[in-house]
Amino acid sequence: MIHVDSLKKSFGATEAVKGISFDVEKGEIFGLLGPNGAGKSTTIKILVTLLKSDGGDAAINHHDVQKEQNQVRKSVGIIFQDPSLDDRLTAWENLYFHSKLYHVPAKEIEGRIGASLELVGLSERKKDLVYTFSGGMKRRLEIARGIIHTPQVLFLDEPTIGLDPQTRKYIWQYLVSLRDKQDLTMLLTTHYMEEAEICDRVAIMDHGEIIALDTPENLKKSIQSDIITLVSDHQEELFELIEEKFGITPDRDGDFLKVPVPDGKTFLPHLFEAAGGRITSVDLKKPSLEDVFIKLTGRKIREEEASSTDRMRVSVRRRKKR
Ligand SMILES: Nc1ncnc2c1ncn2[C@@H]1O[C@H](COP(=O)(O)OP(=O)(O)OP(=O)(O)O)[C@@H](O)[C@H]1O
Repeated sequence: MIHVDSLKKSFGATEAVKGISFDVEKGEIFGLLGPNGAGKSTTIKILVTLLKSDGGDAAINHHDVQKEQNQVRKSVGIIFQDPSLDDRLTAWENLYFHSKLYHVPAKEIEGRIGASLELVGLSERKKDLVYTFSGGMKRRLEIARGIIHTPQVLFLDEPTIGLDPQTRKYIWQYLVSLRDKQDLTMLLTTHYMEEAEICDRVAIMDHGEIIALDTPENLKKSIQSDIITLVSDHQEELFELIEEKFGITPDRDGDFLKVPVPDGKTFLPHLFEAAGGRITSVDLKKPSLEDVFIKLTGRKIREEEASSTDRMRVSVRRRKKR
């Protein structure tokens, strides 16, 4: 449904997208994960025809994004990073207006509005003005609007940015059920790890490049390091034993010994056999996608920076609401 080949885009001297390539299958939820400025939004904007690329090819549902813009626009739904609803219209009116813009046949409009409001759990609020909605409800309405013209591919740029964790979870339930019920293909950008975990496949982007692309499971497996954290009253003895018997040098971290191993589950029985009596407590941590990013780039995805952007966006939303 999505084909991207050597796609490039620069803004002056800034190379925002440096020749990326990937394909997305029908019904797949595909994530672009990366820090601020990685080039995720620029990629989406090119794919939905809002920006022209400088080179490479891209097609949605076999339609070239540069040459067949109208076909592409009919095939896609977009949930933008920043809010784009009309606050002074009701939920129903927002959806009606969008249906008209997308030439939904008049006799189908009523039915489609009803079905999409039902899908995002907003049927009861259809007559309410949007400015009375919570942030999570607005996002759900944006999702309903994004699918009302029955697109085949839904693009979501940071779909849950600035929302609390509970609301993020609900939004995700709606999105996954949408995919299951309508076989929709979705491409989303995110810098939230747990959101990337829900995707079928994830492309990790950094400085305009895709530095890894696979299922979340395989990406985590690829770094080959579960972390076993041990507490012991005989820390030094245990340290030496692990070095000698297993050839692994644990990291000392205060009262803890951290032992990186390819597969914690198979390693632990051997460790207990060798040193059981000396271990007071044990914790096994699987690597996260953040660990994968750190391993590939030596940096964190910069959560701090991202969350300050979140706060800024939320305050802009609040100002717009007034
Ligand atoms: N219209 C523009 N003019 C100039 N530079 C731009 C423009 N849009 C994006 N850029 C630059 O291109 C780079 C990639 O930006 P982009 O918005 O695609 O990143 P992103 O990964 O989506 O980050 P975020 O999560 O913050 O939206 C950044 O360096 C950004 O400053």
